[in-house]
Parts: sequence; structure tokens; C-alpha cells
Amino acid sequence: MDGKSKPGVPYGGMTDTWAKKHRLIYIGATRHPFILSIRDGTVDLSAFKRWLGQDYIFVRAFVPFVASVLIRAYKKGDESSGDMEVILSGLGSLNDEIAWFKQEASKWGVDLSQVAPEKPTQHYCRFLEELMRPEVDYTVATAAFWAIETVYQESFAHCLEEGSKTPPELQEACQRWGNDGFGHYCSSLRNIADRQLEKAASGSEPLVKVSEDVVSKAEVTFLRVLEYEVDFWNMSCGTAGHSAAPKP
Ligand SMILES: Cc1ncc(CN)c(N)n1
Repeated sequence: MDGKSKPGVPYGGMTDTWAKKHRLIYIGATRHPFILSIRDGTVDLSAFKRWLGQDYIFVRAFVPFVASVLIRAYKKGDESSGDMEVILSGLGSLNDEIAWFKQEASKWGVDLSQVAPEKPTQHYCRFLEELMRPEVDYTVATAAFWAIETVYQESFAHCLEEGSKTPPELQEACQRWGNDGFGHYCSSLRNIADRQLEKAASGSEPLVKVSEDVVSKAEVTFLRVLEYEVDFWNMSCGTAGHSAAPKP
């Protein structure tokens, strides 16, 4: 999703509305200069290696977050929704992703045991921990989950589009998140988030206030994900003065 409806794919859930409403930051996260440099073949390989080491740390922290969403899906007890199956498949891919990072790191001569988390990585991982707290609503957690995966899907898919000059040695990395299967997985996550948001938005009295709070908390969480993603790309580029401060 790019905040616009795709040809032949009419879509109009809450997540789509947010992507359009917050288009500038959405584009900032999904068309970041780091991604554009991969796509046009000018990427600085030391930036790619920095990204690789930092993202390995992020992905390890992302696993317990996804597991926490799985537990919440189970506790909701709505077996017919199919949420658990989607989330479980995501956990399976993260297992492959971790193995891929290790393999890729050895290919590029990055010693993962020596990589220390930089500030933006620390802050993003702390944010994931906050989202694991029991008081965080399933709706908010699924919106964050969808946004985190979708930023990568849209970013790396852009590097594989026709006309891109992505260096051959980086194509596998782009395929990992830019492939159609990952795109379908992100659509399933979007459907889960949208269904939850819709339920919350149409919440019946007297829970109306609580439901409205959940929807606005989910939107704020979506924006925070985009900001953390931009900070993460900035750090990868080595952009001086990236805004790495923890968000309020
Ligand atoms: C920072 C970040 N954001 C998202 C993804 C996709 N799982 C990732 N690997 N790293």
C-alpha cells in the first residue's frame, strides 16, 4: 500500500485512510534516501553493513513482540478469525529471517557478536517492549505489527520494480521483504488491523469512549512506527543528527 488505491484493488480501510492522511511521513519511511540509494545502485556498502548489523538486533527483539501479539490473538478466543494462523506464519518467517541475517553477515564480513545497538535501535526495541505490556490493546498491537512489516515490504519492493538498478549482491535482501508472498502476508496483517479498528470505531454504548481511545491510540502508534523507521534508516545511512530521541 502506498496511500493510494492500486489499480483494480479498491481499498478503503482505516489503515489506508491513515496512510493517505499522513502521506508525507509515510513516504518518508517507505521511500527513504537509503532505500532510494539501493534502488539506484549508489548505496554505500558500509551503510548497508551497518543496517544489517542493527537490523539483526531489531529482528531478535521483534520476535517476542510478535509472540506477544500471538498470545493476545489466542486469548481473544476467536478461532474463526484466522488471526493466529497469520501471526504464526509471521513467526516462522522470522525464524528464517534470523538465519538469513547470520548468513548474510558472514558473507559481508560483519561479526554480529560485536555489533552494539545504536541509539535508534535501542529506542525502537524499547518501543516494542512497551507494546508488549498487557494493558496495550490487541487493536493497537496489530496496527503496529502491520505498519512495521509494511514499511519494509513497500521499501524493498520499490528496489525490485522495473527500472531499478539494485546491485545484484543486494537483490536477495530486497527479495526477502519485497516478494509477493510477503506482500500478501502484509495484506493479511492489514486486514486483521482494519477489522479490529472497525470493531473499535463502531463500538456500542457505553464503551464508545473506550473504543475511540483505542482507535486514536492505534493511529498515534502507527505514526510512531513511521518515525522510528525513518530514524532507523537515517542511522543506517549514517545521517548526522538523526532524531533518535525516545518518543513521548
Ligand atoms: C527496522 C525494521 N522494521 C521492519 C522490519 C521487518 N520485519 C525489520 N526487519 N526491521
